[in-house]
Amino acid sequence: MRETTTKVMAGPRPVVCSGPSGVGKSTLLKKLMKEYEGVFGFSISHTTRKPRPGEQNGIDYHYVTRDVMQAGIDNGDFIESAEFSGNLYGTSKAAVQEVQSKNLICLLDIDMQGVKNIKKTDLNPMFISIQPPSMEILEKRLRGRKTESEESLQKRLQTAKIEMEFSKEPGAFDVIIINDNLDDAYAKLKDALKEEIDKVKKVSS
Ligand SMILES: Nc1ncnc2c1ncn2[C@@H]1O[C@H](COP(=O)(O)OP(=O)(O)OP(=O)(O)O)[C@@H](O)[C@H]1O
Ligand SMILES: Nc1nc2c(ncn2[C@@H]2O[C@H](COP(=O)(O)O)[C@@H](O)[C@H]2O)c(=O)[nH]1
Repeated sequence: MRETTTKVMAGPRPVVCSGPSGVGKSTLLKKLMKEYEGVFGFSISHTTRKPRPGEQNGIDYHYVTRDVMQAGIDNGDFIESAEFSGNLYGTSKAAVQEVQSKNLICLLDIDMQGVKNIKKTDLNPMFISIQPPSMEILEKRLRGRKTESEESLQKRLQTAKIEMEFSKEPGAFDVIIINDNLDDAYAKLKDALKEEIDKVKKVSS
């Protein structure tokens, strides 16, 4: 495998959002991008999982086959990649560079393995953990989303327990936000990012 260092571009500090599947990461990040158009840009990951109804190729993810994705990984095209619940996911160097070239704050929505691997790179993002109020509520949200088979749901809940343990490790995350009431969690997220948001707004005004 080729080395996976990224060319760091000068500009706003990227933000990594992680947390158990179903906790509400996409919901929060979509709100952020809607309110702050021209400030944030989403790093569009690659995945081998099939698109869900309503998801669009090149917007939610780049949907690829395992062969294509593995070839990209072997070629050193990815900053990080991970197997999650039976599928491959990964952040390409191009996805991050695409956002950074526009001087936007690059938002990454990645799992715990991605967090660990990004820490080994020179990307230097802020790490934010989004957490559920309880495992019962997490399960309710994941079931309510109606996107997972029972098998996938159980796998995701098992992984969630490991992710919650990891988040307790000292220094794993810079900020921890409990997503209980959505508006409160969103306000906390905005507060954590205020400094970076103000910097980008100042440059672009
Ligand atoms: N604070 C909240 N209260 C109630 N429901 C919520 C809250 N936040 C998100 N949800 C709902 O929970 C479900 C899961 O949210 P979402 O898809 O954003 O999770 P996710 O963390 O991005 O999951 P994944 O990692 O699997 O992509 C969605 O149906 C969403 O509408
Ligand atoms: N390590 C990475 N994890 C990623 C990436 N893109 C998404 N994810 C994580 O996968 C799970 C499942 O996502 P879903 O869309 O199938 O529900 C979730 O925890 C995401 O954060 C990535 O590029 N690298």
